[in-house]
Amino acid sequence: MQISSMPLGYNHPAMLEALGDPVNQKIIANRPALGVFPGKDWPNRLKDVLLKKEFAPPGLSHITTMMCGSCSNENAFKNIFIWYAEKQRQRAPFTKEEIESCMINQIPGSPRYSIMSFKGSFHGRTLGVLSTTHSKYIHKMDIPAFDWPIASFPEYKYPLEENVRENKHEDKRCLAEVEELFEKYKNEKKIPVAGVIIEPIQAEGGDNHASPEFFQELQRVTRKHGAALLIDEVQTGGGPTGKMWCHEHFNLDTPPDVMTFSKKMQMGGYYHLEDLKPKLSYRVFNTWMGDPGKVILLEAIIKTIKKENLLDRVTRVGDYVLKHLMDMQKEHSATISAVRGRGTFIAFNCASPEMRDNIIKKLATRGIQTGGCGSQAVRLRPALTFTERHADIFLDALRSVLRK
Ligand SMILES: Cc1ncc(COP(=O)(O)O)c(CNc2csc(C(=O)O)c2)c1O
Repeated sequence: MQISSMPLGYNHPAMLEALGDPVNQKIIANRPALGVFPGKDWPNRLKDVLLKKEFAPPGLSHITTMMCGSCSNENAFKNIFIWYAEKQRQRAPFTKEEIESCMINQIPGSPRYSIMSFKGSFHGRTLGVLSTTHSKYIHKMDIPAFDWPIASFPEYKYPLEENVRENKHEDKRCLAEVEELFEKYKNEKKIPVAGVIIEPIQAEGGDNHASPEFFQELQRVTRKHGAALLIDEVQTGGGPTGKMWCHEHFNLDTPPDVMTFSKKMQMGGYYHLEDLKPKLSYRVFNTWMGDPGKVILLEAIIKTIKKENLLDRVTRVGDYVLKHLMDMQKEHSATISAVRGRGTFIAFNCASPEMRDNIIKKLATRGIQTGGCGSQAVRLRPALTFTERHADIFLDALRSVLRK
């Protein structure tokens, strides 16, 4: 639903009621330049809504608000580069050479640092993050890119329970590649890796999952090499996997250094450790730096998630859909395979890209909106309010399409 950005469906009463409040109307009508004129209430709004303990990603107590997913990742990269440079500088002041060289995009002021990403990832289409996006060539063609390291994301065999050994081996293969790239970019290429960006489930790239163990070990390797771990929850965040944040399923040793969000949150931004906050102001800045009007909508969303127990519903309805899709997979094994998902963040593969496109088209003629991702996956991105009744409508339509 709207590329996974509609948490409560259309015209939810809680959202419309919030917009009807005259106090909120004035907030929406008078959008501030938050970086310089935040208004006295803004810190409390952040504390009461975005940093609320039961909602914020565990262990991340700082936040920088933005506008969309791309600009959140772009600016999170800047936090990471500034953090990394400050570590090298060991609190020394900027040198004259750094100041003069950065003005003409040269080292040492413009350092040759890099961000490691993964094949199949999607982190946005703006210039910096586009060097960490690797899902479709058409996103990248004709645009200059940084020579930054790109590791393999695990490619699992399904069903998972019948391929435990192979998939564990795949985790190890990919983690070994990450280690090699850290060394190569530091010692050979002289473009040290300052950060690693990864989606908890690669969405645009094909709903590619990796094990909690993979993410736990990735965090250890990243820390060992003195880099920051950025988990991109733009598409997985806000509840569709049954937890507010997908990485909560991974029981990481410690919180990620940075976690970006957007879509269902109605605004962009990133939570981060205090260490990742630049020491000087104005280093990560733009006119708006977020939008108090969107926090009004988000507040209504959070209240509704709590009041209607929507995370439990997502888990319950997601399990219901997965069970029925697994049954369908047995009956139509020549057509669909690799049924997978967390909560209602669900996907399955089709035998070919053409078949996938055909199934999406036929579902659409039955009033069912699904999406394609990767080369031959169909993905579901329903609102958090999705119930078994809605699921039955989808499942009946898919059964009739598969029987044709
Ligand atoms: C994991 C992840 N990270 C960052 C982004 C970029 O967010 P926006 O800039 O589009 O708000 C996205 C955006 N998702 C997206 C779906 S279709 C699409 C496109 O540009 O075609 C973009 C994302 O899924």
